[in-house]
Amino acid sequence: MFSTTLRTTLRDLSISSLPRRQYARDSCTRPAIAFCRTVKNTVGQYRSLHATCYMRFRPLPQDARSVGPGSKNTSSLSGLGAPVVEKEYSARKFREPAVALLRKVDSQAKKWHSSNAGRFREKPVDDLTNTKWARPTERRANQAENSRRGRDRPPNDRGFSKFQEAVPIQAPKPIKKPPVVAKVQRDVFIPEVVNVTNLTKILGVRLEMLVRTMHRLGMENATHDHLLNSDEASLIAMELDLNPIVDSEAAIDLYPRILPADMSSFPLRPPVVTIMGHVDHGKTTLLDTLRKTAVAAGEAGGITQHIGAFSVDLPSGKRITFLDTPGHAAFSAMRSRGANVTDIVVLVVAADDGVMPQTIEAIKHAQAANVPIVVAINKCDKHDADPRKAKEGLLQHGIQLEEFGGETPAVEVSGITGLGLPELEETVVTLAEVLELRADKGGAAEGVVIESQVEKGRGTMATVLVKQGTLTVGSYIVAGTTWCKIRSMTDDKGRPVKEAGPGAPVKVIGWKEMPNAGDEILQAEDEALAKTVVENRITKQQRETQLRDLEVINDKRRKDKEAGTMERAVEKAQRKELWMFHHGMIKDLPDAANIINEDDEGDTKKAKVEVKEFRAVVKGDVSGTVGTVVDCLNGLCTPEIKVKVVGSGVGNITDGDVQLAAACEASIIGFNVKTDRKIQHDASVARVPIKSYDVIYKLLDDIKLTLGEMLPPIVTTQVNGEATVLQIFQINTQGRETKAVAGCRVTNGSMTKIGRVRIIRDHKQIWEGELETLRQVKKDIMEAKKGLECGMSFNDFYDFKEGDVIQSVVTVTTPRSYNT
Ligand SMILES: Nc1nc2c(ncn2[C@@H]2O[C@H](COP(=O)(O)OP(=O)(O)OP(=O)(O)O)[C@@H](O)[C@H]2O)c(=O)[nH]1
Repeated sequence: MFSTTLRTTLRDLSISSLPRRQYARDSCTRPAIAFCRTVKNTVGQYRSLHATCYMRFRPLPQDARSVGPGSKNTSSLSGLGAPVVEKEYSARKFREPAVALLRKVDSQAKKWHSSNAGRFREKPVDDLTNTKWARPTERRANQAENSRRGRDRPPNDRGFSKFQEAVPIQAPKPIKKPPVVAKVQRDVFIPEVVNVTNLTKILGVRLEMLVRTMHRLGMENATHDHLLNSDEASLIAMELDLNPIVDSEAAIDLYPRILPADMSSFPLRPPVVTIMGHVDHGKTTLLDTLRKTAVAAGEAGGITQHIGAFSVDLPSGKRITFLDTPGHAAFSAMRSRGANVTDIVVLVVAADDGVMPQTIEAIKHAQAANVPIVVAINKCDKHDADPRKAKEGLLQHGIQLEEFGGETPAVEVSGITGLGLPELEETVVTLAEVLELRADKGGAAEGVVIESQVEKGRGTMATVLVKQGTLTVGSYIVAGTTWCKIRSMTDDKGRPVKEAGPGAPVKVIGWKEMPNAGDEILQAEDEALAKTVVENRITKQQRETQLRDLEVINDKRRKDKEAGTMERAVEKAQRKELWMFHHGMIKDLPDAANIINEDDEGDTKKAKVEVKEFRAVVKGDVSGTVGTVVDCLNGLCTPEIKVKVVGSGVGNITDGDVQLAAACEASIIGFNVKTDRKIQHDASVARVPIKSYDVIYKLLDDIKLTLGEMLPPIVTTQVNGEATVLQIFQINTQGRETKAVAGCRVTNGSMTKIGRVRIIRDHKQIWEGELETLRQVKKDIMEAKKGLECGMSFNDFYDFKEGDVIQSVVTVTTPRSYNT
């Protein structure tokens, strides 16, 4: 099936892993066409690669001879139909893209082979060795013979070989075209010069992928700081199926500096520490006690501000920055936004409680982020404290403590009494020294937004943790899609500061819009640059949103089209059945539903599963918590319930929030925010539930309860009693008519007059309804217990027989609880 040329080419290039097995000729026409198409596409790709390579690599006269006309490579590739230019370039640079291309052919061939192997009859292996490929002369002879017999094939313009034997030609089966879905290619703006790391950000791909692509294109130097010109960057973008647009203006953006591998010449910076652990194990108390030491060490009368991060100065002169957002949600929210700010995790484990589920969760988070852990065995002042048990529990979950020969330090502390806190701080500092956390104090400042909020009278402010460089009042910084000329800065003790170096948390005022927690902060040279960067980012975001919408629209159209085709097929089948019925060809008209095959029925049933939607407007005190609450709510979605956040923001609940929630039939979820009386009144008039929380676990538990209530209850039928019909009696009624009554004995449980009964015959239910009478001898009774003989008659049902089983049933409705 592969042309001899292709086979030769692959052999020349040492690619020998092509599927060698052949298929029976009569069943291979369609797969062969499909495969030819794949090869043709790949050759098309080769052509563009070739053209670009030709432009890119300058012809080298001394190498020209090595890939001259008629050489193995050029003749092989010209066999593929690729235009080989005779004055070629460096053999090495040419050969690598060619090898990569042919590898692609190889892998596609294998893929094609594996997906079709089961569908087509294979020739026995023995036959393969005997299969001969027709030489051109033989092929021409075959064609002549076929044409003489009047079964000539259409001329083969693809240049692929044929089998030696002539075979009867079958009418080609119509090839069903796959639905045409417009492929959306993303535009990317390429600057004149860009380094590898920044190109990953522009193209939105991971570094490994970019490096692989560069190697595939024969670009050997793919180090993170290697500079590429716009041509090279465009070539890479095209290889990644993107649409490169070289536009220096549109490509203007800010990027973090590329740090050298050897940082030893830079000064040490304070470590950034996050406290994690199980609920109630004392994280907040520990942070509060640490913060008090920070205040005590600061100026007299200093007030610790809640700014999301604070520094503790140790007597040794060292400093630690604690992130004041204890908990896994905040940690992973930061990470999911690409801000890996934490250097060390302090894992708090209560000595009286030991390792609990969220302790294990914290361990997993820290390990996933590759952040070292310091264990703080807390509440050691308590009489029932058992630090040893806690440590053994940690060992079971892969935390190798130093005292058991591992590498993780553990300190016994008490958040209440302050016991062991200096040791904990020293341990953190020692670990930081081992980690050699250094930063460059000079150059443009870089950092991350820890949280942001609007403060009355002061406007929008953000807590920023500086990572590199030094932030100064009056400088311009960009975060996400907003910028700021720093009007003023205050440290964690509320003192105004003029500059902040690496590891320092500061509150920055002067933002145009509120930045989001986790946004990267980069300093711009001037206002014009900051504005351009922000404008470019907004345009890029809008374009990406449009593309996403386009994809959704395309997808919907394709699905609608498929659904339309399906409906039309069913209609056609129904019309055909009707016609056959009218012409006496079939006796009964089948049920329309039967025309749909089983698979389709399954789909219909699946589609009928009603998905409920819980909508929410989230308001929080700081952007960090809003982000966390939104992430947590989104994580509650199940196949039956969708949680949709229709709006979110920082600040108290406003009239606008109530209106939005009313319009979307949503609930308002407030976290650490206030709701004034008027808003509460408006919300109750508009029937908008407002739920306020200050603990994330309570919020989640409560929302889970609400979601559980939205689920349809489980309805089950419970059998309370069983009786067997022993004899049928005919009794006279008042109107002198006779009526059949079942004489029964209760064999299980009890039969009640009120409620439903069903009659079972030969293990099948034949009737379900209500009892008309339940009597013992002549007395009406309400209940007949096990062993009792009684007479029963049923509402409008007389077709019972001796031996029938009568069951007394009740329907039990059990409310559902939320379960992921
Ligand atoms: N005896 C004693 N009690 C402590 C200690 N640390 C915390 N507690 C108590 O433990 C309870 C929970 O402490 P928190 O600091 O709120 O615990 P947490 O881990 O922050 O809890 P969440 O914020 O709900 O996750 C409080 O009643 C504290 O007073 C300690 O070292 N010794």
